[in-house]
Amino acid sequence: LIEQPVAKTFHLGMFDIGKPLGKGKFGRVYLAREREQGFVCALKVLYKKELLQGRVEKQLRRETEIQSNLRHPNILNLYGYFHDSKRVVLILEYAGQGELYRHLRKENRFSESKAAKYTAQMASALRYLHRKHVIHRDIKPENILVGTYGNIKLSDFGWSVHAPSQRRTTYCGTLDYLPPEMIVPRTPGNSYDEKVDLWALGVLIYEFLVGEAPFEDTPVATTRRIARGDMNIPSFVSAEAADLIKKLLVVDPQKRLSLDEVEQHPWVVKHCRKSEIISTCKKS
Ligand SMILES: CC(=O)NC[C@@H]1CCN(c2c(Cl)cnc3[nH]c(-c4cn(C)nc4C)nc23)C1
Repeated sequence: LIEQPVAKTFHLGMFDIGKPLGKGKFGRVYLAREREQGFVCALKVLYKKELLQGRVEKQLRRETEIQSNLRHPNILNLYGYFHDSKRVVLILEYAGQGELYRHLRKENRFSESKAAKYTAQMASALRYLHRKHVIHRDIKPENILVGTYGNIKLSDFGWSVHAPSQRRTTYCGTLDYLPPEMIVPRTPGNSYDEKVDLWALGVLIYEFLVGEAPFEDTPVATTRRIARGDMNIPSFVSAEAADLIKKLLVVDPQKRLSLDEVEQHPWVVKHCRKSEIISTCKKS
C-alpha cells in the first residue's frame, strides 16, 4: 500500500495496489484503486536511486511537467504525482486494453480500417501536442496503449520536448523510428522540429499494415536506409495507404504531409465511418 498523502489536486487518498501491469523503462507499473472515490488508475513507481544512476531525473521532471498539462482522449492522462524518500509515483490513467505492440504482434498486422482508425487518432493527438509546441519524439508501438474502448492512448513522454530542439541525451532505443534529420551527424545548428513526429507516424502506419518497420535491418543498414528513405511497400498494402506512407516517409522534413493533410487523406477519410467521427476519427 502507498500510505502517503498524495496529490492535492484531486484530494486523492490512499491506494490499494493491484496486479503489476508491466515495466516501463525505469519503473514498475501497477494497477491501483484510489480508496475514497474508488477510481482505477495505473501507478508508475520509480526509484530515486535508479533515476539518479540513469541520470534521468531531468527527463522525468520534463515528462511529468508536460504530460500533466495535456488533456486529450488519445493521450494517456497523468492525474498527478507524489514522492517519498525513496520513490516517485506517477498517477496515470489506466488503459484497459494494454500495450498496442502486443496487439500488433498477436495479430501480426492490422486490417486497413483498424490501421486507419488508429492513424486518425494519432494524427488528432499529435495535432493537439504540436499546437502546444510539444514534440513527442518517441512514437512507436511500444509507447502506445489502448484504452478500454479500443482507442489509442499515446504515452511515455520521457522523450518529448518543446520544439524546436537539439537533442542532448543519447538515444538508446530502436533506430527504426528515427527520421533522417536525427541520425545524420548533426551539422552545426541542425535542429529539428515537429516534423520528426510525422516521419514516425509514417513508420507506424507502415508497421500497422506490414507487421514490421520499413527500415528494419542491421543498425548500419537501417541508418543508411533511413538517410535515403529507402524502403519498399509490399503489394498487399492498398494504393491509398501506400500513398500516405510515401508522403510521410520523405527525407526532407518540410516536404512531409502536415497533420491536417493526414486527417484529410482519402485513405483515412474512407475508413473513418461518419458514425464513429466522435470517438475515433475526432477532428479535435
Ligand atoms: C507505454 C508504457 O509506458 N508501457 C509500459 C507500462 C507497462 C504498463 N503500463 C500501463 C499504463 Cl502506464 C497504463 N495503463 C495500462 N494498462 C496496462 C495493461 C492493461 N492490460 C489488460 N494489460 C496491460 C499491460 N498497462 C498499462 C505502461
